[in-house]
Amino acid sequence: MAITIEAPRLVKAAPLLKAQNVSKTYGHVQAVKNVSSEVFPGEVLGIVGESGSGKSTFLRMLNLEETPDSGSYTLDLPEVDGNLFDLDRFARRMLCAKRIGIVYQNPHLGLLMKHSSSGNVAERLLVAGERRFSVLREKAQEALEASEFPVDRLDAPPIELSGGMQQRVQLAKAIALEPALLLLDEPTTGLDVSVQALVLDTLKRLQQERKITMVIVSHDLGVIRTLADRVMVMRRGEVVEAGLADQIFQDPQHAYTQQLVHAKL
Ligand SMILES: Nc1ncnc2c1ncn2[C@@H]1O[C@H](COP(=O)(O)OP(=O)(O)OP(=O)(O)O)[C@@H](O)[C@H]1O
Repeated sequence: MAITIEAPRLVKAAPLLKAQNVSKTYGHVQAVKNVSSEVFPGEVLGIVGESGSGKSTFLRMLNLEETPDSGSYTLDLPEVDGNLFDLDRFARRMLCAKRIGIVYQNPHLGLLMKHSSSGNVAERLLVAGERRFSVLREKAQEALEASEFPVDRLDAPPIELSGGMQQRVQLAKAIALEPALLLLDEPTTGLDVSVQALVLDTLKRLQQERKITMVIVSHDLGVIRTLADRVMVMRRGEVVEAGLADQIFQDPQHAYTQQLVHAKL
């Protein structure tokens, strides 16, 4: 009897995120110059570089808060097609509310500081169209618990919380709708070192459990090393080096990356 063995198929997932030749200028400052990047589903891209290198500007464009001068950005999602930079304000807002979560370094940008913590998370669900009170409460609590926020502080407003707790509320808000893409802009910068480590642990656990696709921006190589699968190094608005995290940390090619890595060691 003849046995047929099928040749294994090479399966390569399509990138979830594709940014091509994205540029942004503010006055005379070219903040981002021709930056291209791809992020595959379940992968963490870390963007590193010194202050002013354009990391946050690029991330804000991925969050559709900022429109570039040129370039394209696509997400491989059933409900969207084409260059997302071409979407109108309403479509951008709905896409971000439903599919993209963000955690800012500054909690004032992401939270209503005087509303309850659970209310902050519920507000995101409301914007995305959920109206049932019991579902709002349940989902908000679930997201806060997953972010290791203490259940006895659900009603406390962020203004009364520590920096670490505020970041956990932002994280809960960002993951409440199980986003396709989670963007993190210096999520632990400014926190005490011990708190920073705890918040990073939570992020790592959530990423491993939920396989969330993430883009994290940090000037801190330790943070990037903890979380990222792939790394993009930016300097003066440009990508100077990109590759697998292990490769970038163990064998950096560009002089600027070498300087960053050696300064950290
Ligand atoms: N809204 C803005 N208006 C004018 N200039 C801006 C604006 N946002 C950023 N820039 C400028 O663009 C450049 C890149 O800034 P960006 O914040 O993206 O860098 P970064 O690498 O994230 O640094 P940092 O960590 O300090 O924020 C800087 O020169 C900055 O001053």
